[in-house]
Amino acid sequence: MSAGPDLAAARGLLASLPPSPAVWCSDLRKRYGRRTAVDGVSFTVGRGEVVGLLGPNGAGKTSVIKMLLGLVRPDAGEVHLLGRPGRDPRARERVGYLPELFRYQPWLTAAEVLALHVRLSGTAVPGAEQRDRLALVGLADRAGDRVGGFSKGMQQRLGLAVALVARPELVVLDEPTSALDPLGRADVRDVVLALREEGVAVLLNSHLIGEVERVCDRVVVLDRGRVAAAGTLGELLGRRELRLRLTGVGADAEARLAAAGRLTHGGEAWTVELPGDGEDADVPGLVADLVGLGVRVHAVEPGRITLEERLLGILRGDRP
Ligand SMILES: Nc1ncnc2c1ncn2[C@@H]1O[C@H](COP(=O)(O)OP(=O)(O)OP(=O)(O)O)[C@@H](O)[C@H]1O
Repeated sequence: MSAGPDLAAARGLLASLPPSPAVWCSDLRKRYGRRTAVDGVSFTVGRGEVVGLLGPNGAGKTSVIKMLLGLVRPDAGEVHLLGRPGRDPRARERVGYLPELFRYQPWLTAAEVLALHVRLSGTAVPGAEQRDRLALVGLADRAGDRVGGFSKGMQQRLGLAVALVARPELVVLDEPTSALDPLGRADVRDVVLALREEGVAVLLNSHLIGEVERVCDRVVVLDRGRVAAAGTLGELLGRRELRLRLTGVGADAEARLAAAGRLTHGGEAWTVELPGDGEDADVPGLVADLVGLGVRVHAVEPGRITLEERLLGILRGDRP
């Protein structure tokens, strides 16, 4: 049979398509007895994207994560991980997971725990690479110590190394910093940013909103089992703005302010909505021009609503 050229053409076509998302889930539903935990949740995590899952206690975040990973059977809905149906065990081969409640074999050393998970994953990861993962989470000098003697924070760091050790393409972190001190939290932030650099997708469930705001490209907000909001930080938080306190503003100065962005003011308080994401705004140039036009500049403050303020608004049902 001469199926060769057709097959090659089909493979070529497939290879030219964009890669399937790291996570794709549609209309996930889960009830526990009479309680609805998850009520029609759909979202995606793109390859190399860092997505934060936010929401109040009991919103359904951990239930969603467990359904994605096949640890809880959904009542309805579909999951695809890295282009394979979630039911397919091969879908999970390239997924790293740090559970919310973690405990590792207390009689093993940190290095042995990693080696065990490498064997379970079926991926060949050389010893040096495993040690690198321990170093990445700050446990290089504890590799030979038994986990039973580790503090909670050290166990959570080990859990992060376990999630990362088998060269995952998707990492799911359920409250990865709950036991960590501020320095540890900063370390996890760096790890997540490094993963994104490597093109690894990350789904991050955290109550630490500042942490989510710093590392996530996109956010999915769950409330009472449903997606209450989803979008990039820019979409959810709106534009950056510049808040100024000015006196002596004449027509020329007002025109100069309006040229910098959409302008509103009340008394001495002026607000300029910066175009785009506001990163390129020439604030010193604006201030110098205003001073040149005889304006007295009492205060200049960059501003944007924080994710925390926005999240509270979403959960209270405010319109954006
Ligand atoms: N195994 C279970 N049996 C019964 N009810 C459950 C079970 N797991 C979760 N639930 C219920 O499902 C709802 C969602 O819980 P879930 O743990 O998914 O929320 P969460 O958003 O992760 O909360 P938290 O931020 O407090 O960790 C809650 O009402 C919870 O009581």
